[in-house]
Amino acid sequence: LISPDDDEYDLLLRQLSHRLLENHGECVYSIGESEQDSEEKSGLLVDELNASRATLQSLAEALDSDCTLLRERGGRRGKVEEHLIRKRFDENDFLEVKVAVVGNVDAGKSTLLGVLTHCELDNGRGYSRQKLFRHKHEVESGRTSSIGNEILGFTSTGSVVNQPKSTCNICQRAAKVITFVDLAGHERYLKTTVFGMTGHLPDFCMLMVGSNAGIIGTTKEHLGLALALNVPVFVVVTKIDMCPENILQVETLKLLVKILKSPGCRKIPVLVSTKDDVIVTATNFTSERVCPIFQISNVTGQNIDLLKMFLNLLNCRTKFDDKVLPEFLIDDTFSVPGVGTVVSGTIMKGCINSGDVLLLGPDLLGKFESIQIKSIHRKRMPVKEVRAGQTAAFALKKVKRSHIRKGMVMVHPKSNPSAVWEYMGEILVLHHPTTISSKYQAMVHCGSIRQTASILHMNKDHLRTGDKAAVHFRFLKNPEFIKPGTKFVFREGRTKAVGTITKVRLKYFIK
Ligand SMILES: Nc1nc2c(ncn2[C@@H]2O[C@H](COP(=O)(O)OP(=O)(O)OP(=O)(O)O)[C@@H](O)[C@H]2O)c(=O)[nH]1
Repeated sequence: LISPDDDEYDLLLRQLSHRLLENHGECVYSIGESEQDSEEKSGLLVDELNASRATLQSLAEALDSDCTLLRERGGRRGKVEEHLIRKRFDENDFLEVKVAVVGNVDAGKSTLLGVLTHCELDNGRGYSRQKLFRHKHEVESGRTSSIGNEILGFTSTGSVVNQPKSTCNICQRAAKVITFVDLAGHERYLKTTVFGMTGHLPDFCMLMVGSNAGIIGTTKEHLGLALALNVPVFVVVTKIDMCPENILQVETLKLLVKILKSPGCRKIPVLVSTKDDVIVTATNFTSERVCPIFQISNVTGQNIDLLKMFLNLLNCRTKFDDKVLPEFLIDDTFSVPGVGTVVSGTIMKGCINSGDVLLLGPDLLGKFESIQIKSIHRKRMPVKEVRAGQTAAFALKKVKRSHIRKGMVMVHPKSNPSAVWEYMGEILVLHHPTTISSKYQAMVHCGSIRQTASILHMNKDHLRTGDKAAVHFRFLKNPEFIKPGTKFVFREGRTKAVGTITKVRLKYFIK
């Protein structure tokens, strides 16, 4: 980067462009870092560093991106700098990262979301939480839901877009939007939590723990669910303003670290207390077993800036392909006065344009019907086109809401979709009071599909807590659109198993 000639500059430009494309529009560049085996050479002298930074800024500018210094540190020879390069998205576009928020009742979930998205501290008596409840009813297309969605926007240089007393135009002004899927903490709502974790396809899971209450109630269950579904977890310990130091350190943190390191979790807990910790954990979060732990107060605001910085650096985990035939997973349906039937969900593949004709299904008989997209909303804003990895709401022409179920898909007519009654899955029983055997029935959650299925056969006679098995399932009510490799949860009462679909039963296909 110090003084590239024209060819080298072109190569660097292509390299940066490729990295931006690969990472949904942002990446972190480290300048002055040398290979591990030549540690003595790491770091650049002042002139070299200035020249490298200028080249990087010019490359970023050429790709309509901003280059923001994250941190500098000393190497043996000179300085090393890390920069965030992020595309300047136009008004209608932004990077999207979904974070599921879980934790026991009273851990401070709604309060933290209020503090993060409304930029005002809490009073310890539910002030911030109230703001959220008010906004939950203002959501897109008159939507009310037991799963709340709050958004936090960052500009291309990483500053927070949200402002106190104003929630308008966040997406228009943001280059990156974090959507928090606020899942209920009470055991009674485990159904909702499971749906949120499977159906809303979160990139990350934020597990909240009240420092004075510690690891209680549903905390372990929520952690187990995130681990089983392979969603990377970070922990936020709240209420540190009101917790005696010995309880925080000796009881809550020690136990938390012990659980995270246990053979069942196999995580590497990292207590985040500096900006350096934030950068190291955020940039290694998707690929490694690292589990960052934040200790915050919603009342004094302590360490909220570290958490915001971390959120700014999180990158969408899934690689979505937008060059193939489209596929959209429906996770909710609405009837909007004056608009008609609206479906919301995630675009898993390809691009969808307003006016497109797609196949909607499977219906109760496993059939797909042709429908046309009337209009598209992305985070409450009308858009013409949506791409893989984005969430969207579509208004559909001439379809009754009652004909649509959560878990249905919309796909391109050329993709020739099929629905199946039966599938094979590898399962792990997380908890069961007695034993599971053939003919056992329970609710399957797979993406946004939620349907009772029965066990036809399995490769063991009985299953107990902790057992693994290959199991043949059959849906009871209607066939579903599912694919091998997809994770699912199998639950009934306090029984819970998680698994992966290994095979869909082709001979039972219905076209
Ligand atoms: N002192 C102090 N109080 C807090 C903090 N965070 C939250 N609270 C208070 O704790 C109470 C519970 O917080 P909530 O945000 O409702 O908890 P929750 O996890 O969303 O609970 P559910 O939605 O019922 O699962 C509220 O009265 C908050 O004002 C904090 O960091 N410090």
